[in-house]
Amino acid sequence: MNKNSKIYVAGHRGLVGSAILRNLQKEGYENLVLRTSKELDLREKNQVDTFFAEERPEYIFLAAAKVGGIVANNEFPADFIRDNLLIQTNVIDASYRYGATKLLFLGSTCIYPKMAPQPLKEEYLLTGELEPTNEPYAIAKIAGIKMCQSYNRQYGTKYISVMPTNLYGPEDNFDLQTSHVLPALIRKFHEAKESNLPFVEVWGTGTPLREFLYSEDLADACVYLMNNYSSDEMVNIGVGHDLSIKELAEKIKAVVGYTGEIKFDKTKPDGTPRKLVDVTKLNSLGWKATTSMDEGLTKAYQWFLEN
Ligand SMILES: NC(=O)C1=CN([C@@H]2O[C@H](COP(=O)(O)OP(=O)(O)OC[C@H]3O[C@@H](n4cnc5c(N)ncnc54)[C@H](OP(=O)(O)O)[C@@H]3O)[C@@H](O)[C@H]2O)C=CC1
Ligand SMILES: C[C@H]1O[C@H](OP(=O)(O)OP(=O)(O)OC[C@H]2O[C@@H](n3cnc4c(=O)[nH]c(N)nc43)[C@H](O)[C@@H]2O)[C@@H](O)[C@@H](O)C1=O
Repeated sequence: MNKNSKIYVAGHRGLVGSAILRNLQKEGYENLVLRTSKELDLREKNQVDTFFAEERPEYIFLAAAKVGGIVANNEFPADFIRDNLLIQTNVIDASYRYGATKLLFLGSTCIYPKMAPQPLKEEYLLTGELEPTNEPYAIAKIAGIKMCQSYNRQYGTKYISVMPTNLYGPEDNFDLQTSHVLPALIRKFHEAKESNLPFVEVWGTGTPLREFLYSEDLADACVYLMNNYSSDEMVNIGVGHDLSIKELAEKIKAVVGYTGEIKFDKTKPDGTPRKLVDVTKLNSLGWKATTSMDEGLTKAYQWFLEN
């Protein structure tokens, strides 16, 4: 990308899109195209075509998606598979038809089989059954990866796909019904502290292992790969180590300064037992995460307090 290349960040108000936007602005990219979902509903092909015909973006970061935590995915599977298939199909196809130079597609580590060996290598895709709580979402994401590869093969496009691990940071979703675990726990411990509640309820058994990447590190990796990577093969993005949900809850409890108890609600699903990504490929491409969990959590809690 040149500093004056026309760059469309789809989903620029979300956790990932807003971090990519801040990164591009900080790096001096000045020709950025942005639309909210109200201004441009990416599920609507006609709206997407009109937008691409008018703006003709050269580079596209596809960070617009229907996103949610374990319970939202489990309760609204039709919304997750439909919206994601529509958004990604419309944007990937219009990027080809309106001559975009390059597109970066954001997948997720839930595309890997539930019981795949750990750490998850890119080649484990489609080698086993998926985690049932997010299978429809994962299938939409797998379709996105295959669509990028197929367009590259048949039409000679330059589409790349990245698979980030669980993310957190500014502009995260803190709605307790639909959010991911990390923002949910920040809010739960904060509210329990403010109201002097005796305990905080954490979903599931606390034993699942998860890896967490700060959204600004992810954004840096995405911009780096857009500039330095061109291959059909997807790339995992993570930190290379994980912790249990119980350990995460204890860390967040300490950051917030809550002194009550933690209780586990075992009626809620645990989901995948573990999904630690192998970051060998990413590291060999010359990129490594830099924000530690302690630093990221402190920043995320600060953002929550200010916003
Ligand atoms: N959060 C996570 O832990 C992870 C996320 N990812 C991936 O990163 C990407 C971004 O996720 P994240 O930032 O967390 O999600 P958010 O929910 O924070 O943001 C999603 C963005 O998508 C936009 N959007 C949603 N529906 C539409 C639509 N119909 N038309 C146009 N825009 C729409 C929203 O725009 P608006 O604000 O204008 O409504 C919003 O800004 C997704 O592909 C997700 O799969 C991957 C791994 C982990
Ligand atoms: C990014 C990724 O995100 C999702 O997969 P997930 O990692 O299972 O998501 P999660 O963050 O919601 O939960 C992680 C773990 O944490 C436990 N947990 C405890 N207490 C709360 C809690 O209060 N809220 C939530 N949401 N989870 C909680 C929860 O029970 C689970 O064991 C998919 O949407 C998938 O599609 C996807 O891509």
